[in-house]
Amino acid sequence: MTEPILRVTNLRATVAGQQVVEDVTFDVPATGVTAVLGRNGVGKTSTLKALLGLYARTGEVTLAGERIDRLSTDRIVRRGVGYVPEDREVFAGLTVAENLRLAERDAAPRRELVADLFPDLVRRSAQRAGTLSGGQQQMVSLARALLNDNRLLLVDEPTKGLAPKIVGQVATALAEAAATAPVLLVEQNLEVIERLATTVVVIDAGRVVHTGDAAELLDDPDRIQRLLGVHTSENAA
Ligand SMILES: Nc1ncnc2c1ncn2[C@@H]1O[C@H](COP(=O)(O)OP(=O)(O)OP(=O)(O)O)[C@@H](O)[C@H]1O
Repeated sequence: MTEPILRVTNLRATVAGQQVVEDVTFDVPATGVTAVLGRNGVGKTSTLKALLGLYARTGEVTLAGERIDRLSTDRIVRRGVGYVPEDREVFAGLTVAENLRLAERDAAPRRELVADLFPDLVRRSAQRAGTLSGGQQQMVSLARALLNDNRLLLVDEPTKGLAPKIVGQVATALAEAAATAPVLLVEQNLEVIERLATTVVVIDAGRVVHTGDAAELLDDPDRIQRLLGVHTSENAA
């Protein structure tokens, strides 16, 4: 088995004086999508931010075998960790083209790849990002990360608040993103997880309470109910 791209061991992080990541240990395989699941407020977003060094943290984190837990955020990003934050966070007053240009980190940004993946954004390059739909803004956010050659992509709740049809489009874009780099995806939508994820990590109260094969978890409604508090029949709509 190949070495995991990311290895997280006993990660703890404090946010506003509160311990929100208590003890998080998991691996992200070198290919595919690893989904982070859990009820609201259990520390999924904080885990991603702690990995990026945006929150004070302790524990051991290795990226392709090298320690990154003592590095500053800019160094972690320059080692090839892309981040697509929750709530999209586009520059609303700037055009699509300007949003993309500002995200170019590498000497040779992958403009052609991004143009191929997101033809709609090419058509809308002169449109102000704040006037795009939620789904289109999510595409801008993903496109910004994909312009650079990532060793790992961290993507936080990309389908949150989107209409079902748009969720499908975002999932397609994510599948294409996952073909370029392994993805660590925080996601609540079980259909998206079923479509994309190979591995799952379930967090509860700042701790990992389950890791394993995504299909295996999705085949076990009782366990989903116990871990996530959701009935799969309700999610199958
Ligand atoms: N800046 C902050 N100040 C105070 N508390 C915070 C801050 N950021 C997060 N928290 C708290 O830390 C806990 C974990 O939040 P986090 O956003 O990581 O959870 P989450 O699992 O991503 O939740 P959700 O699924 O609702 O986005 C929550 O109780 C939250 O209220």
